[in-house]
Amino acid sequence: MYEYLKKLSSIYALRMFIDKIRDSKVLGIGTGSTVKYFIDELIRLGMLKDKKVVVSSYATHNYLYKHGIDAYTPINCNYADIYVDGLDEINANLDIIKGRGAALLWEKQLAIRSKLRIYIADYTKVNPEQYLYMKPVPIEVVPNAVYYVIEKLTILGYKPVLRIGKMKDGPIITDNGNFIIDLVYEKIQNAKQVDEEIKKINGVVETGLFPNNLVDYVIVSYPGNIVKVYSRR
Ligand SMILES: O=C[C@H](O)[C@H](O)[C@H](O)COP(=O)(O)O
Repeated sequence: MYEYLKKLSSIYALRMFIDKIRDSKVLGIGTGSTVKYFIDELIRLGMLKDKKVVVSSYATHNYLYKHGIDAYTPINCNYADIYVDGLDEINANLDIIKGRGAALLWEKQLAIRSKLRIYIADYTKVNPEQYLYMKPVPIEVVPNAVYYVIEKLTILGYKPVLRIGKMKDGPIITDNGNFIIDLVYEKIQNAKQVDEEIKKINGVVETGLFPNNLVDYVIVSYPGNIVKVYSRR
């Protein structure tokens, strides 16, 4: 579904930033079905040669490995020139929710460590309101704190749901050996504040809230071959 739109925003982003991407020494690449089109195009154009590629998940590492590219992970990459990734929801304030694929921790590490952050999406991810409301917020939690964190989040007025594996019994396990709690809520008005509030709970490793200070450009595709670029710059 919407595959052509995912491809459209990916190819548009690559064309828009092609010089910067070509000149970059360290390129961060995210996770998910949208960014795969971006990777395919990079490979097709031979743009991953002579470049350090750092990935936000073992899923993307594996995808690149299958294409003969041995990527780095955040452990041996303290910064990136550019980071490109998909997203799950974006509001009018350019705050983002990520982490449907449970890759949010490395994704946020790469977003923090990158000089230029570019996100690609199709229009179904766009929320025109100032607040967030469409998608649950994934939260990575150390396993032995899971019920403590669930209790604390419930007291704060959220509805936390432990994410269960589909091809595995029990909770899903992240690339870091942790669990994911999906946070159901009514509205998030201030993404930065909520992110900070949740991270104060002992046992929480990271949240999938990417406040707009981690967002430079968002490339969104719409039906009819329309692409819109949103930016804080
Ligand atoms: O953990 C997963 C990531 O945050 C993805 O980048 C996000 O879920 C978007 O994925 P997709 O492009 O498959 O919708």
